[in-house]
Amino acid sequence: MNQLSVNSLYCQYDSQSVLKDLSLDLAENEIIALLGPSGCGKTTLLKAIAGLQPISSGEIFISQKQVSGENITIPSERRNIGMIFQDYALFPHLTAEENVAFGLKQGDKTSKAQRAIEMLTLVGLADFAKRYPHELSGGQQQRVAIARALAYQPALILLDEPFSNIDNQSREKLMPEIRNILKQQKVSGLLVTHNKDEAFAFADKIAVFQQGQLAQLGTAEELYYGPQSKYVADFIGKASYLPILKASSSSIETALGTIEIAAGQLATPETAMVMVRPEQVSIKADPNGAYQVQDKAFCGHYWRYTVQSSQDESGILLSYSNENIPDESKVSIELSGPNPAIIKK
Ligand SMILES: Nc1ncnc2c1ncn2[C@@H]1O[C@H](COP(=O)(O)OP(=O)(O)OP(=O)(O)O)[C@@H](O)[C@H]1O
Repeated sequence: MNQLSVNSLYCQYDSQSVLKDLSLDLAENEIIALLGPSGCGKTTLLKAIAGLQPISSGEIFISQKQVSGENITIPSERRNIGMIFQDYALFPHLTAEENVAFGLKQGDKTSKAQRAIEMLTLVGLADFAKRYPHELSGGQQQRVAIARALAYQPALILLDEPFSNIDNQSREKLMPEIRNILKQQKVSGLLVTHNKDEAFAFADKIAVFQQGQLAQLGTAEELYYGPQSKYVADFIGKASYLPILKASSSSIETALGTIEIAAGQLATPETAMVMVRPEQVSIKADPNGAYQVQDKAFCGHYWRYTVQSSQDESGILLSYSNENIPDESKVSIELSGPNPAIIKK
């Protein structure tokens, strides 16, 4: 069952279209990251779902109930959603416990306080209940915000760049913790981010945005090894591209040899090319090799190489290797790992 369905949504500011025919489903207990460059419409979608942004057309359903559509606009406070922002948005004059208890509608003062402590315990802050926001670190304030959002058992939690004000070290610890809490509480989540590492670590699936439209939706691995466009390939990681020299219904020829393809896969040399990730390109020092090391960098547990074909000036490939191969060495290349992706030019 879908916890959220967005159907053919359009949004605009003045006359500028920001979301165009956008559809997205979020299953129960699922976390999806909305990933894309600045200004592509991620926050606008989050606001439209929250009821904070008027829509031009389309429909939004939360827990199977229509909340936006033609002549339907359920107010934000009746959508049963929790929102987490990058600036925590806690009340500065209330303690952590009072912040969490603030939005609870049901129960007397004692039961609200009990619920607040229960939620603070869940996020590991029971001992900080009496502290004010300015007495907490950024990561702790964000945990309080999560406790507050979860306290009223929302159907869905919307997270707008919640980790961007938190230092790298704390973020790496906080992200899996918050993810585990959402999973444990069985709450679905939508995370807005422009950081692909955050999307990979936090979400079950990633929706890559391109100018108000969904370019591709899939798991991190699907998007990494099977992007459908150069835009998605480049946004998700480093890549090299090879022209298709010849194509048949079952294979294609590239400068690196023959690649088998599945029936029906787009593979015409005029409209498609092959994408490979650096770890799919294995290089080996070889005096008779057809490529030469052009540039290299030590990256800790591997070396990153740029190698160039001696026959074709545009034949440039990126490769990761554990071997330290001297500058300007000739190298031979082999493709390894998952089948390379065939994408539209
Ligand atoms: N209140 C507004 N009035 C007019 N235009 C707006 C308004 N809010 C956003 N926009 C425009 O809508 C587009 C999408 O903005 P949005 O905030 O949704 O992008 P985003 O992908 O979340 O970007 P970021 O990652 O920078 O937050 C941008 O071109 C932005 O300038």
